[in-house]
Amino acid sequence: MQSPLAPTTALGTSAVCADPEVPWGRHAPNGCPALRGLRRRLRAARRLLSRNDQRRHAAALTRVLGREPAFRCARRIAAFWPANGELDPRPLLAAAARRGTASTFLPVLRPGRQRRLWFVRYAPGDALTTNRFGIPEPRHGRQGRPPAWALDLILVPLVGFDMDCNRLGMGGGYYDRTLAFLRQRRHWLRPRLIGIAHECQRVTRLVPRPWDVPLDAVATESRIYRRTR
Ligand SMILES: Nc1nc2c(c(=O)[nH]1)N(C=O)[C@@H](CNc1ccc(C(=O)N[C@@H](CCC(=O)O)C(=O)O)cc1)CN2
Ligand SMILES: Nc1ncnc2c1ncn2[C@@H]1O[C@H](COP(=O)(O)OP(=O)(O)OP(=O)(O)O)[C@@H](O)[C@H]1O
Repeated sequence: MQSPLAPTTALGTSAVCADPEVPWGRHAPNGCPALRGLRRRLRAARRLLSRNDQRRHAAALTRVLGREPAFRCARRIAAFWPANGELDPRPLLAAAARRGTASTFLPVLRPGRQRRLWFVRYAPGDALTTNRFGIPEPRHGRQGRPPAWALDLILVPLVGFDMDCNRLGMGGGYYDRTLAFLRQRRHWLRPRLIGIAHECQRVTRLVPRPWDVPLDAVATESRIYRRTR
């Protein structure tokens, strides 16, 4: 029997982020109240961080991930425009752009109902428009839109994570659908997938669901968690 969240001992999580005991068997349907509640609490927790905390965390993330070979060697890096208290990866993107050897990309919702993403070229200062969730995204044409497999590194937004790098997202399935091709492969070198989150988004345990594409690592303001299995 699997449950999406193991019963919690609140190991290492702050009280505001502690996950609840969840009684389902197998994996949880997205609409289930406990999963909705967990997403709501984790989103509220990151929104409670002050501007100063946000700035400190973004600077710390830039230091933590900035020395990581997966970041330093990447030539095509996708990140995201932060929303709802997400940890801001833009200073990191700016550092990559300054390096002169990397091009940077942001996710854009593909038109239609398929709930997939494009990664569109974006350099600091480029024009943006707002998508249907109110998140800024680059204007796009056919150019500057490489397939996801041609990226070296994707910094993935998330709502919650655990020490094994399991990810709970916004519930749209956008990243899992876009990156589903990776599940056909046993090992892959690129794109590397690194989740980005504040420490307060860590929960004791998330049980992955069949469609989840595993992250290689999660980077926070204080450390990098690496997938070991
Ligand atoms: N900054 C950032 N950009 C991102 C993501 C993200 O998580 N963070 N995404 C990650 O996939 C994609 C957008 N996915 C999203 C999925 C659901 C909702 C959302 O607000 N859902 C509402 C329900 C509203 C509705 O369905 O119309 C909700 O949860 O209340 C937002 C973004 C692409 N861009
Ligand atoms: N590869 C896929 N093919 C078809 N449906 C999928 C695929 N991946 C995910 N889904 C569906 O998308 C829905 C949302 O998935 P999930 O809750 O894992 O999203 P999420 O990772 O939290 O969202 P996001 O990537 O938008 O942050 C689920 O109902 C799931 O069945």
